[in-house]
Amino acid sequence: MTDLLTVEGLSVRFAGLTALDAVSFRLSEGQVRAVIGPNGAGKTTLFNAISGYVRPSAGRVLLRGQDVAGDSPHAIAGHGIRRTFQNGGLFPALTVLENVLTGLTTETPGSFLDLLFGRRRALEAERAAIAKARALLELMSMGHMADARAGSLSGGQQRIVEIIRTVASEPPVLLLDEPAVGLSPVARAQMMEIIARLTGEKGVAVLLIEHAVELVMASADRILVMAAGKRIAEGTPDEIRADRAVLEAYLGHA
Ligand SMILES: Nc1ncnc2c1ncn2[C@@H]1O[C@H](COP(=O)(O)OP(=O)(O)OP(=O)(O)O)[C@@H](O)[C@H]1O
Repeated sequence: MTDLLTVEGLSVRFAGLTALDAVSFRLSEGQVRAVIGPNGAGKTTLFNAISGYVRPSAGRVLLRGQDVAGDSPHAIAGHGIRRTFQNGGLFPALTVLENVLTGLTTETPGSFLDLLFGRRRALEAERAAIAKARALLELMSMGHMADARAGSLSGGQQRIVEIIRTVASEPPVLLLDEPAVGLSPVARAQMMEIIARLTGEKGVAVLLIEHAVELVMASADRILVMAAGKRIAEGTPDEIRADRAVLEAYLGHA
């Protein structure tokens, strides 16, 4: 499998505090890697450093070999690393379909012919975007909600729509920040199904921060365990379950 994302020695310092301390890992196509660890472990800081929301003090973030560390969030999203937030902002007054459409970027016409036929092309592009957005909603079992206002959905449904919006642009790498928080068991199962489809059918590489242990164990191929900014363990769910350092980090005794 090809490595899509390689994180090497990534560090973030905030005024004397090392929130992220030389963390390294790899993520390949179609793989789910969970990042777990107690509060303050540095999980969010890791996401922020990868996606450009905080500037790393050291290290590299390679997307298909190209270092994007230190680029702006907009540039990094443009390179193909997209993320969701814990309280991701959908537009509540827009419909579900319209929200998903905001995640689809239309290409700007470039050539002379494009300028001549720009309007027709723009209409075609819009039609294609709507068809794609509807297909994605169907794929994720949300087709029946397409015309509902986003603000009228439950929290769990809104999170699913946010993920659909984020994946609409077909990013190779998706960073999901606690996608299951506050979800009912049924919605959690649906979320796991969605993650499995994205990786299995679309080859998306997923980095997942998640506290719900059963979701992590069932959906992750590999797990990175952090504590106090450092990587303390790395392995498959079975290896992590049996790891002493992990138990100690969680139970708080040596
Ligand atoms: N902008 C900031 N300025 C100063 N310190 C920060 C900043 N952001 C995070 N920190 C600190 O960095 C450390 C790691 O925080 P981070 O939010 O990454 O942990 P986390 O693993 O995501 O925790 P949680 O599970 O509670 O979300 C904490 O000690 C936190 O207080």
